[in-house]
Amino acid sequence: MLSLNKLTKKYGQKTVVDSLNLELESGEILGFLGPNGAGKSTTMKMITGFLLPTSGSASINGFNAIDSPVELKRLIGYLPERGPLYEEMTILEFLKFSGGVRGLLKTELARGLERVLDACELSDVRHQVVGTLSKGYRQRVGMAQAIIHDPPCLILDEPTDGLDPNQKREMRRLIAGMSSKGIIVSTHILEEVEAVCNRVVILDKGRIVANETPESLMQFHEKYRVICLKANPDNLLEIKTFIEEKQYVARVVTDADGLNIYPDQKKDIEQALWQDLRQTSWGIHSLSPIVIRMDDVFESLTQ
Ligand SMILES: Nc1ncnc2c1ncn2[C@@H]1O[C@H](COP(=O)(O)OP(=O)(O)OP(=O)(O)O)[C@@H](O)[C@H]1O
Repeated sequence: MLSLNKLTKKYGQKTVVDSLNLELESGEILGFLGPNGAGKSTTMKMITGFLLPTSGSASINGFNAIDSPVELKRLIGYLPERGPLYEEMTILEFLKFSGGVRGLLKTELARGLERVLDACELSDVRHQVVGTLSKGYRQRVGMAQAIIHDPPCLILDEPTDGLDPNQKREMRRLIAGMSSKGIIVSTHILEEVEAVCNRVVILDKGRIVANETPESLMQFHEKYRVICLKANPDNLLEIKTFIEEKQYVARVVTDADGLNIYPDQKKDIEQALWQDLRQTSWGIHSLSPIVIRMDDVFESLTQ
């Protein structure tokens, strides 16, 4: 559906988005991660036609911002990082305006309004002036304008930024509920990616450094599938020698917790280890894979 082809943005000599290639299909919720200044917002602005690329292209179902801006606007919903909302309008007026800009006719607009007021829980405050809204409600209005025309593709730039924990949860539920669309959501919150995304792209200095499912992202970590073994300290040396001889083991490192057993070629060796250790009498206390957190992987890829 969405296709980025060598998408590039330069400011003077500085390349801030560097030849990105990326495909997004319906049903995918793609978490777009990266440190500050990695180029996430710039990429999103180019996808949505708010910024022109220096070279390369971004298109949805073959339509791009230069040749087919009207078609593109119909296919895409965009929640910008600091969305311009018309402060003096009521929510209803603003959403009517947003629907009109997207070319919705009267009946489509009426249907769209009811749908988004309901989905974004804005029905009760529809007559409130935008300028008087709290941050959480402003973000809901931003989301409502992005989906008023029920587009197949959504680009959401830090949708939960500045929201309190309850509002964050609500926003994530809303995003997860639109999972039939193709969605790109940028965030700095890694739990958010684990909660709603089925793919993760990590951008660093304008380049993609990972494009994976959240689970397979873990394999980038040095301790992926490393097993921690705890046993009577008096036996650790003997156990270490025994394990080091196994073909499926790359190396064994002693630390304060016990032994860290690194598998050969990052394979899953837990079962094989249990099998071999069951025949011994060293009194193993526990054998468990080391838990890897996504923020550790993120740090190792973007340092
Ligand atoms: N108009 C501009 N002129 C010059 N440089 C710019 C301009 N807009 C953005 N940049 C630079 O482009 C780089 C990428 O910025 P961008 O806002 O896309 O990053 P980001 O990944 O969204 O960051 P953040 O997570 O902080 O929002 C940054 O170094 C930024 O300073």
